[in-house]
Amino acid sequence: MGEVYRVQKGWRADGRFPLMRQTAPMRTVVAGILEREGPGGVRQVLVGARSSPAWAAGQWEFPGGKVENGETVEGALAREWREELGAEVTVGEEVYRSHLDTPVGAFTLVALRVRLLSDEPRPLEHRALAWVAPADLTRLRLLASNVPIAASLNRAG
Ligand SMILES: Nc1nc2c([nH]c(=O)n2[C@H]2C[C@H](O)[C@@H](COP(=O)(O)OP(=O)(O)OP(=O)(O)O)O2)c(=O)[nH]1
Repeated sequence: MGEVYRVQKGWRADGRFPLMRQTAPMRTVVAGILEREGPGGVRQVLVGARSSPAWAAGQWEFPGGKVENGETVEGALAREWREELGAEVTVGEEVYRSHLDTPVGAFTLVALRVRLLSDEPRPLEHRALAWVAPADLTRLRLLASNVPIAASLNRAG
């Protein structure tokens, strides 16, 4: 009977089950890392300044987005780069993975290298795009979740 009582204690007074969000399947956000040899042979990575939502607007990220139902991580990243940057990419190796808490729920954040197959990415949805040396990424106001990714890219240099 003790078991039943503990389960009942998990229910809120309004009858909604409070563990519902925690037991929902974890969704994934994919982020693309595109590097190039910039002017003077300097290694640079592409970052974008978000235009929305309000809490993230103006902060810099590695372009990507949420994996939709039935999509692979690679398929989702290629789709996001086509939609947001007008660019065709192939998706390469995973460089970083972590847990991500956002105002709209918990995600797994996965960063993968991408290689450009088309013309230069364009800011179709971002406020701006920038090519930045990994050592300079920390000067930007990065999304907090992207700070460790920037650090690992800097170490990889
Ligand atoms: N794209 C991207 N999102 C990131 C990164 N780091 C990070 O915390 N996020 C967060 C910001 C957002 O809360 C969430 C991604 O959402 P999003 O708005 O880019 O996804 P989406 O393009 O699929 O947009 P939507 O259809 O859901 O509106 O993950 C990152 O490097 N890239």
